[in-house]
Amino acid sequence: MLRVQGIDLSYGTQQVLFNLNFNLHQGEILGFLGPNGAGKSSTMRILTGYLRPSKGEVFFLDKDVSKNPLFLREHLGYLPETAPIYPELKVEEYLKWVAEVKSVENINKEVDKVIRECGLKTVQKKLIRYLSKGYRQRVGLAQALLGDPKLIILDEPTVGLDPTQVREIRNLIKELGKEKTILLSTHILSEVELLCKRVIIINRGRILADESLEELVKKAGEKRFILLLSRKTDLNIFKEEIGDCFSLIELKEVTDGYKLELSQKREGDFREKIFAAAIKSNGVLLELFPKRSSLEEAFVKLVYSGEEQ
Ligand SMILES: Nc1ncnc2c1ncn2[C@@H]1O[C@H](COP(=O)(O)OP(=O)(O)OP(=O)(O)O)[C@@H](O)[C@H]1O
Repeated sequence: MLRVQGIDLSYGTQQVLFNLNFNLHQGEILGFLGPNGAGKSSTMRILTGYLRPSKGEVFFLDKDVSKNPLFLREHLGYLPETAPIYPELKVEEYLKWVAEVKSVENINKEVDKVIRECGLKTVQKKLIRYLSKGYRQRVGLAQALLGDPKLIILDEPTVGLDPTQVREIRNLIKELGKEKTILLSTHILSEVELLCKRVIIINRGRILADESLEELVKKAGEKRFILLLSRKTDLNIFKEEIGDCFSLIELKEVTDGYKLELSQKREGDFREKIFAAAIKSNGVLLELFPKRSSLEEAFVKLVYSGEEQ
């Protein structure tokens, strides 16, 4: 649906984006992640046609956006970090005004539809200034949805909301994702884990990773295991037996024995070593399972190793 090819961007003499290349496929929610100042908002401004890149092209449904800016805008719903919402208007009035600006046909019907989709029925006659932050964000989403856009770009949609509001907005995004293509920029890694199958990580204007969440976590995370050993285990012998393949990350005494977290030192499958070591140390291995490394670990690892170079 969206193809980004060789994008560079400079503000004056400072180059902030370097040769960005990625695709956004129809029907996916793509997570766009990066630390502060990485270049997320600048990229979004280019994708939404608010900024022109210094180099490179963006294609929307195979049409060059710089040559057909209106074509993209007709099919785009954009929720910027702070949505331009007018507090002195009532929700319904505001949405009707946006619909007019967007040249939406059948304004009343379309406004009713987004009010329903975004759960705004109970506040549609209220002045926006009296709405809670969560409801204002819903209004922001509703304006992005007007005109039935094919592509929705959301810039940090849950920032500053309380936990209940965050959950509501996430559920709404999840629902929208069943029909729409969504690019979701956020700092919140758990949000990406909940909503997205694919992730792009950007830092200092360069893409560090573009892959499925599963692949990213698998690649970046070292192999770790959690195990439970019976109380009679001689831990010194156990540590010595596994020492060439694993390092001990954590050891805790729990009610039914010892809980350990091990990190594997080199490639291979050494689980048998753990079983054998338990027997040699006069213990019983009660539990053994791999620890799934989280997106957070993958993110920190990628961004941090990038900083070192
Ligand atoms: N209008 C501007 N003029 C000059 N420099 C800018 C401008 N906007 C952004 N920058 C710089 O471009 C770089 C990328 O900023 P950008 O806002 O795109 O990052 P971001 O990933 O969205 O950050 P954040 O998560 O903090 O919003 C930063 O170094 C920033 O200082």
